[in-house]
Amino acid sequence: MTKLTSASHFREIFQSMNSISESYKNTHMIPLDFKAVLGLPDSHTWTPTPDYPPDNPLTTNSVPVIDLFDPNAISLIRHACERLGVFQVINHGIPIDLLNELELQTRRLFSLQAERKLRAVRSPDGFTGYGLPRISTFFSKMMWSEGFSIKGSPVEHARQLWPHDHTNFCNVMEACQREMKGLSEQMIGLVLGSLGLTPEDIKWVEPRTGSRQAQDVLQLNSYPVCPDPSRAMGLAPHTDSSLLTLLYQSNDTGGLQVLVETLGWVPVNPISGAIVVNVGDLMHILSNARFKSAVHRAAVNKIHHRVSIAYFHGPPSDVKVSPLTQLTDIDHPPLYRPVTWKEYLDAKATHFDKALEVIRNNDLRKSSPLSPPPSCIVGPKDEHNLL
Ligand SMILES: O=C(O)CCC(=O)C(=O)O
Ligand SMILES: [Fe+2]
Repeated sequence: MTKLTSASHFREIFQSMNSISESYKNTHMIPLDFKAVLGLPDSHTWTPTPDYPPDNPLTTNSVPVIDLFDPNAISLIRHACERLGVFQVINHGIPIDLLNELELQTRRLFSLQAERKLRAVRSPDGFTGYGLPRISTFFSKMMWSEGFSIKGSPVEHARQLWPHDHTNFCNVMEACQREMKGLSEQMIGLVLGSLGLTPEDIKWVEPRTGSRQAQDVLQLNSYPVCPDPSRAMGLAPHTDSSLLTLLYQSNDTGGLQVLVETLGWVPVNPISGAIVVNVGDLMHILSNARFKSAVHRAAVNKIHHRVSIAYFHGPPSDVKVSPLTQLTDIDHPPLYRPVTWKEYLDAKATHFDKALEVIRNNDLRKSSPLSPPPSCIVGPKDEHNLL
């Protein structure tokens, strides 16, 4: 756990937690009791897409695996961010034993009986705990998955799940938060460093010291075995709103897919010990659209219960993210208006996949949060949000 050194430090962290938590008010709906259903209910049946399953051999190895010890790592990272917005890293320094423990504790949580999981359910206006994927309210069909969100200490919800036995879970999650934070900071340095930026150039968005802390969310995802995977959706297509997302997925079970313009849906195959790095919308803004924020989704399968652990990394609550001045000039004007993470999440809660357009600097369209929402929104648009 972060050592809190003073009351004001604590207040500041608490305030920043509230500020993004407000954007994550969630649905009252609860996940299905997956163990209790035999077939795919109509509520969870999606129209199959022609590109399912994506088994085109040409696309199988499209997402690069980058060894951080490779002397060319920086240029490989830049290329991957420009072309795809996603890559995997190995030799990243997070111990494999910890990743194994993380997967074990995640499986332990999701294999609890439904009634037990519901003890830690996310409250209607809450942000942490057990519940549906955050993007659920944007779609008329339900996804074949469940999640558990952690911001700061997991102890309160863990105690509800395991009144006498939550210490292991909390220790593993907290160790993972520390390691993922370190790796996120390193990756942000490498990703922006690949465009020639120095730590000095980016210290306003990534302060390493002082009381202004980066904001982070740990999201445990579970995709139970599915009776009819081709008509189910694990996690619907979306981009992450973070600067960067780190994702650890089960070794034995693929499911993550990324949309690539020329190729369609491309699998991000699990590799033992590797971590997936996703460029988020805020990084796309910072880079003045040089880097893509990857549209991705998760498929389910008939045989294995898949889990994944996503770590969303964002700037401190008061930081306005805008295209870095080093990347803009008369020929490359800033494409986006400055936004805090909270402001961006609010735009995303209303406009979902059109949120970037809403904050785009565009003389032709005076952007306003009152612009009409996208057609896919089916729920009350002001109550929900997502990462
Ligand atoms: O489970 C996965 O592979 C994807 C998870 C994801 O995209 C998310 O949590 O935002
Ligand atoms: Fe995601």
